[in-house]
Amino acid sequence: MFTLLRYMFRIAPASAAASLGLAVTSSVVSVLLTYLVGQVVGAVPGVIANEPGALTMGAFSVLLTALFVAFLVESVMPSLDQMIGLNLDNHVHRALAIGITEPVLVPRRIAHLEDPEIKDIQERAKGKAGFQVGRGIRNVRWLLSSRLTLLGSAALVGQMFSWPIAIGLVVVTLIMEYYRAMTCEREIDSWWGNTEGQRQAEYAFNLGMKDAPKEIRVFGLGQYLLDRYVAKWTEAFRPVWQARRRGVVAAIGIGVFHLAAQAGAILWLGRSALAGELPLTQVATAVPAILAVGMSYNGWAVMMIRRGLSAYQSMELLPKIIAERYPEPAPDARARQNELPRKAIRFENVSFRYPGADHDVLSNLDLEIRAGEALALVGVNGAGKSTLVKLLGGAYLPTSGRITIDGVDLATLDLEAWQRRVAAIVQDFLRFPLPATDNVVLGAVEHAEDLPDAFDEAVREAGIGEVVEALPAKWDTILDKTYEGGVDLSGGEWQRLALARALFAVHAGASVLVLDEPAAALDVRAEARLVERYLDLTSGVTSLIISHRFSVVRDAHRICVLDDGRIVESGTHDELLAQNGRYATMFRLQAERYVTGDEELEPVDG
Ligand SMILES: Nc1ncnc2c1ncn2[C@@H]1O[C@H](COP(=O)(O)OP(=O)(O)OP(=O)(O)O)[C@@H](O)[C@H]1O
Repeated sequence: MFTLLRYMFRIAPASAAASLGLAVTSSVVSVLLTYLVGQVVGAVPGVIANEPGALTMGAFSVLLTALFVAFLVESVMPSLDQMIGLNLDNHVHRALAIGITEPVLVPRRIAHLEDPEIKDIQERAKGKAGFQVGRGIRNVRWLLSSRLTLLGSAALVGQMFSWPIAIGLVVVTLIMEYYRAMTCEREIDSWWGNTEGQRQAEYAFNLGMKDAPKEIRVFGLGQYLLDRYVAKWTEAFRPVWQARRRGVVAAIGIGVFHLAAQAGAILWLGRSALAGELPLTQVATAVPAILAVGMSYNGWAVMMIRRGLSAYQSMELLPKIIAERYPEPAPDARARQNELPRKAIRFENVSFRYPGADHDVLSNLDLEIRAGEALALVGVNGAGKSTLVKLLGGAYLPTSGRITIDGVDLATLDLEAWQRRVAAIVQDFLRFPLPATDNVVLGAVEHAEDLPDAFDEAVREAGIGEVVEALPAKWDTILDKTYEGGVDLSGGEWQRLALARALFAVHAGASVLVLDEPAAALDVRAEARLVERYLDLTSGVTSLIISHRFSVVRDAHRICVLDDGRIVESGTHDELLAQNGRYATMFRLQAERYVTGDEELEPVDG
């Protein structure tokens, strides 16, 4: 409770203080009500009989009024609680969204995103099925209020009747709450043990609902996914439900024990009263006080707090484990990054193996990309071309060797600043469900408003202007059909928009342009246009283009062939054809498929 309370004060001090104040007030009022009921009942016979020493009618009226006011205050408590609770919920919602996503988004590298344990911790931090931080927090004020009412009411029992019985009742209640927390612990263990299953269930759900609606229908996978979702979900939650069932049985047992303790206390009180050992006022105060002690048992809140705490602990762990496993070296302050690269980007003896993989994708690779050069990279599927791009963008650190930018190790650069220097179309480029304009300006979001010329230039170069101008709301059209007035684009149109985004980034100051399969979805005309303009587009920047289409790469200043984890050939198109090595073989193989009838291939020397 105190851990979550501290968190509440950190994220929303005013709401937390109000919530705390309300919890204290409500328990004080509740204890006061019990006390006043006892005083009123105890005073009635004396007032009626007008006994000497008894309360006067006036004093009795004051007592009654106080009881009435306390009752009124207690009645407005739930509404106040709701108001403060809603306000607190808003803060909590916001803080949790940040707490769960920021640690994952902030690192400039991405290896942590593929770490199953980190995925699990994030999933637990998000919480579901009652294991959320927010639900725990909502119960903090109720548990706090119950605890204070318990202590206050027990003090009344002690004062009016018997301290040993009061202490006994408190101990029984606390033992019961402790036991409830223990049964909850088993649930949490089962919940944690099955996080991966829950993720798999979620994956099936997302696939069916949003990620792949077309393929799901074409392959008739709807029912399969639904069954899989239900099966995975049930499998993941079965142990939790079992633990929960055991918890409920235990709760019933505990309830009976608790009731017996209270009944015993009341019987004892009755016996003392009948024996004339206790005056009426004390009996009339102690009976509701004993009942209030009983009602202060709040096993539910204990359980929800314990569950919420488990999610909170995961949230706290998330940034720590990411920082511990994937440390980001402190940047080298000497590097003047806004000018890089002025000389060259160099891969020096670079090897790379994906975390958890059993073989190197790149091994002892050496490659120099001179500043201002348009370099092309070719190689078969799985050769490691995109991996090389990821290393260049700093998404992963090389397993060994180093990448230098003008001689400075990339690992020591301010990665955020370096990544701003790099503009890219990656193979799985993003399709933002946002207006068309945003899909371009997000290439350099800090210049979204202030570079209209760069925007026009990028749009013109990417050849996407006409397409967007024909949309219902032109550049304001949302590119997602699930929004009102939204539309979808074709694969090639999306690709041209992604090219415009990368070019906008270049015009906004990026100096390295990476085009990973920029023509994969383009039609013949659009591809020809790209090829024609390729050297223009890349003039003034250092560029790396990857494509399986040789027409796209042949004009590059230099072409490198990646095979077996290293660069095996390097030269211009003509030089490589003359070498008659891998490049020439691949080129001829592709060219042959386009030659018809009596057309001849260019002769290749050697
Ligand atoms: N995130 C990853 N984790 C583990 N292995 C990966 C990951 N991404 C790629 N690989 C593996 O690395 C190898 C190289 O992949 P990469 O995507 O770099 O190849 P590529 O040359 O770009 O291929 P393609 O021409 O098909 O795009 C492949 O064997 C692939 O299975």
